Amino acid sequence: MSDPAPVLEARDLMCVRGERVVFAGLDLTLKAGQAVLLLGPNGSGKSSFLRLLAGLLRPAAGRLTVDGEEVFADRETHGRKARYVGHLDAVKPVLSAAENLAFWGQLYGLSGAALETAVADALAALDIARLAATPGKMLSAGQKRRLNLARLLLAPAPLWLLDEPTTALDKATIARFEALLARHRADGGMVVLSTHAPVDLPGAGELYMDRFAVDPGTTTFDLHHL
Ligand SMILES: Nc1ncnc2c1ncn2[C@@H]1O[C@H](COP(=O)(O)OP(=O)(O)OP(=O)(O)O)[C@@H](O)[C@H]1O
Repeated sequence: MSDPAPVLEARDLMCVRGERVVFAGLDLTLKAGQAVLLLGPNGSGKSSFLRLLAGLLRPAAGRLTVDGEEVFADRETHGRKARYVGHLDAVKPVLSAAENLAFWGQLYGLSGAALETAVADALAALDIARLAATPGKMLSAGQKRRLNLARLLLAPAPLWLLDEPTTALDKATIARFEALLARHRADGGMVVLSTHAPVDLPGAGELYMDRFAVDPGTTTFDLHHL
């Protein structure tokens, strides 16, 4: 069988936040079924890189493509390929757990019976079916996290972008989530995951973000004048 083509490609990527260069010269290639762990100390740019990959931040320089298409050029198309779960839980407090998921499912293009089934299946997969009618404001930290991760399962998308996804999860749920990651990859999906805690992602690459750090004193102005 021939080697699968790269799906996600980052070339010589630079990220600027405020006036500061967070990282530069970052290269990454990911193919179907592959995963990469983003590692590095606080502030090294893991969340920033995930936001670039999600199309929420524009690269200051370099090229970032999925299936050969620039991530930032057509964010609607990119939105169908990527699911981003940030480290802050996006749970609407007055909506129930099921209504929260239905809200996201509609954004992913689901409706009617397909939406209902997808919501029920996603709640069950994260073992929170019994919380379907509970308002978001009454969920614990770990329950909110489970609800956010359930979003990944509503409608298939090849690229999962996960910012510290296991924070607040109990041991059994971490194991359940690791099994979902394995299934996603077995189906040809890709995972980019930032973490400070061990996560079982067999064969995953490791990207140490601090290797691409630029001296904190360096501004974009300085770089333009090198
Ligand atoms: N909204 C923002 N505006 C300006 N600078 C920001 C913003 N968010 C983050 N930064 C800066 O970008 C740099 C990288 O932050 P980022 O959150 O990507 O790091 P991280 O590796 O995810 O950190 P942590 O391990 O603490 O989650 C930091 O220096 C931070 O101060």
